[in-house]
Amino acid sequence: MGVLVDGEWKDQWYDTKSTGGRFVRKDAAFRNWITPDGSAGPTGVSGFKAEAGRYHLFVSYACPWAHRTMIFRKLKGLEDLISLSAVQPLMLENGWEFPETDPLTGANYAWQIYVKANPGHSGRATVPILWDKHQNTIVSNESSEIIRMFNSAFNDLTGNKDDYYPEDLRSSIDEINSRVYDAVNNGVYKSGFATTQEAYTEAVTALFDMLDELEVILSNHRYLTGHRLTEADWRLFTTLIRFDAVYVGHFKCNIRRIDDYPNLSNYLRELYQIEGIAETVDMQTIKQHYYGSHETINPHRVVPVGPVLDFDRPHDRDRLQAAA
Ligand SMILES: N[C@@H](CCC(=O)N[C@@H](CS)C(=O)NCC(=O)O)C(=O)O
Repeated sequence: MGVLVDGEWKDQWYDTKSTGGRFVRKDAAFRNWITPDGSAGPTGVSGFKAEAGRYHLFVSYACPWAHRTMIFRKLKGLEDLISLSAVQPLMLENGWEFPETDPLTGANYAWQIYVKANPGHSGRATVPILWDKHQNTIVSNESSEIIRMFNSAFNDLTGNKDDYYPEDLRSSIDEINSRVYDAVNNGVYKSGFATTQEAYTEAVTALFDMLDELEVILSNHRYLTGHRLTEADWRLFTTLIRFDAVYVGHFKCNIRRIDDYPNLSNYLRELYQIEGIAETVDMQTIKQHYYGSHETINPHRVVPVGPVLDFDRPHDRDRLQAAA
């Protein structure tokens, strides 16, 4: 794993020394938006009009952030409009690596795409990356914004008007998102990458306090914000699906398993069983990536065989009201 410094790749692990053993995630650097007419979005510059065949998504099947964007590409019927390719499961000294030279950018490693977009770039070379084939640049490398674009920017081209960020629920979605991001999505990383007991305990405690709270919410709400399935649910889903297989063991998030929570585990299965979603989940790659890439946590890179998980088992969520 490494980082770009003024366009040069340096192989280095996260620095937690200056933050008391705490893992602190850096903000994404490319923050432009695809819009129906190419006008500027909430951040970044204009010039990224929604067009079929123009954009490409680079993902890792292991990555929960990239996973969100794959889910939205699927749910919004964008598979024929936005092409996709995946990196190899392991992220080692060269960072994310392509199985063969990427035909669009000529890159063998994800960091080379960042340098192509900005020759002097400094920062981590993360996935997802949303690439513009016309301007040969990165539109965005921030998953929370990519899913918002996918939710609406291409509606006129696809005719798919499904809305996972409906106007009337925006404030509750934003509120739950920020708490779930901090304690759960990023919380598992803060727990796993902590290098002091104090930092770990703080993160794992906040994580399970939040999961306990979500369990209560889901006891009488079908979805996080009520009876409509929204972006907030999909953002939680990509962490939950990895939890028992990876975060419990590898990241020491082991106070309870998701399987021990009746509501969270049934909710997880309901989401998994929605059409098209199972195809976005590659558990073998997920396990191989985490256990195989983080040498400081698992030096021998041995991947555990279990646990046995069956997300196709029936769920009981029909007992709660869902929007038509
Ligand atoms: N804020 C970004 C975070 C993406 C991210 O951290 N992706 C991880 C993979 S799960 C990555 O590529 N890490 C490489 C690194 O940190 O060097 C987003 O949500 O899109």
